[in-house]
Amino acid sequence: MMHSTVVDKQTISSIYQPIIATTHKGIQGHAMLIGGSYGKMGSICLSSKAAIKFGCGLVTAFIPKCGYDIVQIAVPEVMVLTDDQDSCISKIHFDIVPDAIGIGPGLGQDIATQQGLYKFLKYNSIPLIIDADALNILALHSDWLSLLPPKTIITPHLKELERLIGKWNSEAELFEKTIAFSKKHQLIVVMKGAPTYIVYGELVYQNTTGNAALATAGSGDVLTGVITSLLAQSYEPINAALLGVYLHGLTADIAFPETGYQSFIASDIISYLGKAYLSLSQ
Ligand SMILES: NC(=O)C1=CN([C@@H]2O[C@H](COP(=O)(O)OP(=O)(O)OC[C@H]3O[C@@H](n4cnc5c(N)ncnc54)[C@H](O)[C@@H]3O)[C@@H](O)[C@H]2O)[C@@H](O)CC1
Ligand SMILES: Nc1ncnc2c1ncn2[C@@H]1O[C@H](COP(=O)(O)OP(=O)(O)O)[C@@H](O)[C@H]1O
Ligand SMILES: [Mg+2]
Repeated sequence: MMHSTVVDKQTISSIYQPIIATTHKGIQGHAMLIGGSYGKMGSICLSSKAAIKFGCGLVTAFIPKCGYDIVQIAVPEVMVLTDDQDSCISKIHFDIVPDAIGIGPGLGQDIATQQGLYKFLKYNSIPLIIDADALNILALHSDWLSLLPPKTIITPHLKELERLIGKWNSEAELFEKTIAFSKKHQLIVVMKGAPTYIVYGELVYQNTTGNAALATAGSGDVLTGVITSLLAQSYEPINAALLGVYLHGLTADIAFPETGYQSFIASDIISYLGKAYLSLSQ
């Protein structure tokens, strides 16, 4: 039987750092979200809105040109940089220095995007969260995993995880393979599901929040924004993953009496983030 540490309110209270009264946006952390493609700009709107709603001072979205108006109108608090290409990302170049980068939501897997991701990973040393199509691209080119900085956080759902580690025949084998993968590449693996587990080498944490209301498009995209925001706010990567997953799930638990399971959508996670934060001090 695999041993896991339960992540409950007590654990989270020891991780959570309240905001200091004299802070300002220049020291609250700058998160960058990279992703989006034609037809999937909603994902990056959700990620970047979640990042700003989760407390970092500045958020920049790096997207293909076709998403410029969409993101600027949907989330005016977020700054936007665009790729040279119109419908997908091809060259990830920027001259700002964010504190954390989340990459993958809605990114697509175009050949130009794959090449752009490779060049980005080769030169990047900023703390990273990798999700969705960026994970799918890494599954196609597993040798690129060596380019990830230690303690990079990856957030696969089980299908994405299978693409990375191969199939498993039992839950025990799933954890065995995920632990080995985490150790080999020095990654923090957020195994998204019901419940979500966070694996960091031999350490396995089991989240205790969340419910079936989260089984809705874009809820993982929001989680990427949440964890990127916490990483930009200087949380240790493992703490950013634990706190982010906990509060993300807690939104669905708090919302449940008002929304039920079916009418809860990814934007509601963002709407309830404030109540989730406040519940930590109650
Ligand atoms: N509004 C938007 O723009 C949205 C964009 N999205 C983007 O769309 C792209 C494709 O993502 P998808 O995740 O849909 O595609 P994937 O092909 O990666 O995953 C879908 C497959 O995985 C399976 N799956 C999902 N969760 C699972 C779980 N917990 N256990 C077992 N199997 C599971 C599904 O049954 C399906 O077969 C990503 O770039 C994503 O960020 C999605 O997040 C949806 C919303
Ligand atoms: N039945 C469920 N119970 C608890 N959490 C769930 C459930 N279904 C999905 N989730 C959570 O919702 C999120 C889904 O992420 P993901 O599949 O990447 O969505 P998307 O790609 O559409 O944004 C994960 O955080 C996952 O743990
Ligand atoms: Mg996803």
